Amino acid sequence: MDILVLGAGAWGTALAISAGQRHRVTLWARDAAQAAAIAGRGENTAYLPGHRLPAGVRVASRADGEPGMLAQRHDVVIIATPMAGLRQMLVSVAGCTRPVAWLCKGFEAPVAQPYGLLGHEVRAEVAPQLAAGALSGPSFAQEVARGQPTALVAASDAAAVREALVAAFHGPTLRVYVNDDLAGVEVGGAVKNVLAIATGLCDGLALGLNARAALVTRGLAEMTRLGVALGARVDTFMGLSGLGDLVLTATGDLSRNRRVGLLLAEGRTLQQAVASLGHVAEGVYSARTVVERASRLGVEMPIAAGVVDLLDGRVSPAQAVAALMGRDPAAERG
Ligand SMILES: NC(=O)C1=CN([C@@H]2O[C@H](COP(=O)(O)OP(=O)(O)OC[C@H]3O[C@@H](n4cnc5c(N)ncnc54)[C@H](O)[C@@H]3O)[C@@H](O)[C@H]2O)C=CC1
Ligand SMILES: O=C(CO)COP(=O)(O)O
Repeated sequence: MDILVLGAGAWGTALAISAGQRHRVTLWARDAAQAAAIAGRGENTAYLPGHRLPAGVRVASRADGEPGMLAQRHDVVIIATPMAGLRQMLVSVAGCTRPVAWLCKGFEAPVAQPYGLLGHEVRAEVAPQLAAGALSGPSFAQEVARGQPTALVAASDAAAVREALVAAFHGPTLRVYVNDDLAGVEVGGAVKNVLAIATGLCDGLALGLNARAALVTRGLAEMTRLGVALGARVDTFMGLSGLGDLVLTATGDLSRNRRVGLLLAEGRTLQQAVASLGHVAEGVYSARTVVERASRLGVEMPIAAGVVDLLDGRVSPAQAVAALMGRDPAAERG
């Protein structure tokens, strides 16, 4: 199988390494110098150091062709940019007849509306005819690159896309489940990043394991409420892209979003925290849209709202915690 991975950050590179053991993979970097460095060293030292590319992976850049032209020469196309690059990439491959899937987890920054869109909503605007979906689930790039056991979910309303993603990535150490609830899978991936900032903050302030468990559980309820209001199925949130990815990101120190919360708790500014990562932390850019869309739908999301107040500098870490704990007693509901 011929797989095109558009974007050579940590996650695109890790999946290229995994699939490259069995398939021919083209790993495309937008920057020709970055592509040359990866090809020269046989390793993506900027984004995923310490992991060699297998012989099945070929590195490419604009010099080898634009994404739209290359897409048509491959069996499946993976968009591995952050949310900020998704719209442009979808426009580039809009004419492609191959299955396309994105890896990014979040809401796009607002473009035409006062709030941002999920990946499938961006696709509906710019490439409605594309057979497309998302590959999501609990998966730190470094562990996938090392071949440690991981389970993903291939989500699309098109069976051909789900099947292509299984054929491309399912293997001895990577299980790929399928789900036709694309909206649910995307909401899980977007909201867990915001919640991981909250648990990073909680752990950075040494509030204890009880507090973290409460944040994860009540955060899952928030995620589910927003997802259902956006047309998703409840059971999706109990799966890999919901509970699974929430547990991983909220508790795993490899998470960049969790790291933002830890750094804010140490007293760093948001700018300092983001700059020190060297990678994207999508929760920082999606949090406001999560709260904006929830509010338009009449969905209560107090934890996400607390994260936004913190990111916007309206409250200190201690005040964000106090606001959550100071809420009126309530019935436990989903
Ligand atoms: N790293 C991980 O373990 C996982 C990441 N993800 C998601 O995958 C997406 C990408 O994450 P990473 O690869 O980790 O990010 P990263 O920060 O390691 O790399 C981002 C890559 O995208 C490129 N890029 C940035 N903006 C772009 C644009 N506008 N157009 C084209 N290319 C652009 C950068 O040059 C870089 O190569 C994010 O949405 C993230 O939430 C999902 C699962 C796991
Ligand atoms: O999505 C991820 C794991 O599934 C990666 O999370 P971070 O972006 O917080 O590192």
